Amino acid sequence: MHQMTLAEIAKGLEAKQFSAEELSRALLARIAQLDPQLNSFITVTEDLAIEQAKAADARRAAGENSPLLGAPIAHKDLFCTNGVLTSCGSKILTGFKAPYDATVVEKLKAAGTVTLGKLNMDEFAMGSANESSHYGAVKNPWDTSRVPGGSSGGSAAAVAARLLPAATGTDTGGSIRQPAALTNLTGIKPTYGRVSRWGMIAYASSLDQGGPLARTAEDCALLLGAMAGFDAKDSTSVDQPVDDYLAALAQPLAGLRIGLPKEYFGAGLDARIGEKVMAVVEELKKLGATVKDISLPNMQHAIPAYYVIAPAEASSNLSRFDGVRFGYRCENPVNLEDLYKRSRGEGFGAEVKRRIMVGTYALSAGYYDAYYIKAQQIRRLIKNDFVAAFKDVDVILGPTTPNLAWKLGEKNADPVSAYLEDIYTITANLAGIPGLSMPAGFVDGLPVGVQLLGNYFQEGRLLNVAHQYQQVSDWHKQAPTGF
Ligand SMILES: NC(=O)C[C@H](N)C(=O)O
Repeated sequence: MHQMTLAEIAKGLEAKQFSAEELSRALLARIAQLDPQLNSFITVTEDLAIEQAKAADARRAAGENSPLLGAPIAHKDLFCTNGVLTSCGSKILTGFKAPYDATVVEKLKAAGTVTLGKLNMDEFAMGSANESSHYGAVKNPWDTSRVPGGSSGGSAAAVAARLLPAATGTDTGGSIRQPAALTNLTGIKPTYGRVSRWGMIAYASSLDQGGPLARTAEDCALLLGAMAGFDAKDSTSVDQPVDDYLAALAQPLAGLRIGLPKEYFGAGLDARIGEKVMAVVEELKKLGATVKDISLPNMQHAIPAYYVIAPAEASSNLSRFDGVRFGYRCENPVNLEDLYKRSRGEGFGAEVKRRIMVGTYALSAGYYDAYYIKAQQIRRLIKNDFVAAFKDVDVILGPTTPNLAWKLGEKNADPVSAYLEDIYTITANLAGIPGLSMPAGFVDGLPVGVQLLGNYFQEGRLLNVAHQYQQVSDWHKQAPTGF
């Protein structure tokens, strides 16, 4: 049962081959048996899952038949879930049970999904390896001595290991696409504003977007359709109808114009990854696509700009964690200042502190113009590059990551080397455009991801290209040995 995709589960439930309760119990047993090897869950919500599964079965028995009714999923642990621990991978949220559901959680609940639990992640989504979690590192099921990517590393590892068919994630600089690439999954970061951020614990508010990770583009389409939409509670949510992503999947690729940015295939890219990516391009040509070489000249400035803007926003967002209202509080504070200092000092991990300090510095008087304003100007240039490119092409294609999954601990001494892993993904967040990663094969037994970038609100087109590729390839069907 655990090999089934969401689309297959929907058919099985409809045909009464099994019930949602049976399926959830089977997956919960698998999580109990296998997750100790991966550490992908922070909380398993067994009772809630059984209760929701029974309710889904009752709705089906009463004649309801929507595709996600009874579908088991889990949420990255930064989506607030009513009455369930929401940790954001941090000690500072010790014991925090959100008093409400995030909009994404609420929408997926209403669609009838069953929540199996909350998934491990880099602390406050800061990382590309899922090693900064207070709850311990997550391991990659393709090689448990390696990282699964981050920050949605728990989501990626759990779905790749067939502990569940799909999960939610968030992407500020690549946190859906990069772990999807390193674990052989399909994941999509929607256009900024497409998915509500309400109830998502904020990291960098102008960049954060929620989205799905699954094993197929079809399953991503199913989930994204349920997650997306205008939300009056998020002032950056865009009031525009949600496309029918499932209907978009079937469109033939004849006439599709693909842009290959030269900057995505230059220095720093593992040549073996480049070859896999070009093999995908050849397949897409056979399906009728045409290819054009393009340039995104400002990409080289993306990492410095991102690592000013994201920490700047984080330093402001994270000021709310003060030991007073919720989460961790230091013992026996002598006065208010001591309470703040020690609660934050003891509650935040090293990477989070590093970014709060970088962000605070970049925003301080005298430095604001030199760093923050400059970074925002670069952001505009990056956006302009994409706007110009999309005049001539429908999608931009390249590798998702420059390297394969690395060994646990390998990049810990040098944070910048981990930041560089985001080189191909962060431009989409800075510009606000959608991006998708899908499986493109294996090098030395480790998954390779190919990234598709689209113009604003072109999620349907990205899912369409990925789905059509998945009809003529079977990389996405490969499962890691032992899972
Ligand atoms: N949150 C993300 O999208 C991941 C990115 N590597 C970061 O640390 O900011």
